[in-house]
Amino acid sequence: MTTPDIENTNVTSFATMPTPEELHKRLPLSDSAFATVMQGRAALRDIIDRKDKRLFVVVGPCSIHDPVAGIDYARRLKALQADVADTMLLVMRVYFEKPRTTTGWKGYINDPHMDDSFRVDEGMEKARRFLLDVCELGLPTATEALDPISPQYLGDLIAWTAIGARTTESQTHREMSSGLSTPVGFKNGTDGDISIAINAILSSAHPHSFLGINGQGTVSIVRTSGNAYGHVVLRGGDGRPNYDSVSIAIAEQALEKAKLPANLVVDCSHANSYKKPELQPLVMSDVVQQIRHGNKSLVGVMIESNIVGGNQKIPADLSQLKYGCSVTDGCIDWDATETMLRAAHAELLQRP
Ligand SMILES: O=C[C@H](O)[C@H](O)COP(=O)(O)O
Ligand SMILES: C=C(OP(=O)(O)O)C(=O)O
Repeated sequence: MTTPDIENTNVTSFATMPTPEELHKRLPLSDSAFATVMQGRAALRDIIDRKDKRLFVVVGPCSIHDPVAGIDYARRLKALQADVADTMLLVMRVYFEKPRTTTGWKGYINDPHMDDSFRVDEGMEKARRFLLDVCELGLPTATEALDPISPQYLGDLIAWTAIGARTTESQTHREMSSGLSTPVGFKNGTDGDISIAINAILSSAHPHSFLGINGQGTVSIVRTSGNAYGHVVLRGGDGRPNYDSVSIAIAEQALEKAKLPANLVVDCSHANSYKKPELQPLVMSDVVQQIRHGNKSLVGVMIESNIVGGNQKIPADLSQLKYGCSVTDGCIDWDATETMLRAAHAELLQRP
């Protein structure tokens, strides 16, 4: 007997996706991309373990919407990488999944054509292509893991993962993080609460069993061993920054109380710069000064940066899109990014 109107009453259709294995076959991990990912992850672990004194810098667009401009950005970052490599590990921010406060464009995977056609199948393939291209340039990548299935498609191309302010408290995201192959940065909540990030680190360090898919796309019980490289990302909240030395000391105390290592990353954007992208260099400079004055817990920073500064609304006529400019949060432009990173490098050469 069929039972119409009892389930999926608000679902309009199901469209089949290629499996992760099929996508991996179409776009296999090359030897050079493999080397970039493995070296990037190892360097990040070494920084977190204090075997490497450098600061890791997750820097790049708020979101990728145009792969041509994205690769143009990646080439610039790659060229800068060699000059600052003594003091900083540059990891490109390659964000494809945007958590929205209410509604809005949810990113390149969800709607790659930016026209509400929602070709997630094409978006996933384009995202994998883009990540491969960046890794083949020799730049490790960082992304926000929002959809718990996406890592099966893309996880082999990622060196660092963020769990966003809106999902750090979510059990699904903590479970997923317990199985991720990268270090994971948990943002404090949008209200500034860091306890949810600390609880996320504790939770994700443990083994979990949960529902997911395997490489063949079969619904599976995923059993994980736990992720030892969870850490807090301070992004400010409730309209207030939390990168100042007092906020850092409070975060360190909270980690100590939870018997967790003191590892902190400062997101220079979002509430830490009052969502004014041009203030990010001030935040970065403050963080670098704290390190120069002996701070030992700051291991990384995040910067939202693009070729052109600011942001733009997605126009109805996509040919009107401004090249290299964010369609989500505002960013600093390339010149400001380069100046800021070179200044931080010069300062960090003097660290104790
Ligand atoms: O960094 C990204 C945004 O701050 C986040 O996705 C929320 O965006 P929204 O408030 O514009 O939806
Ligand atoms: C969504 C983001 O940040 P947050 O989760 O801190 O709002 C982001 O970095 O793109």
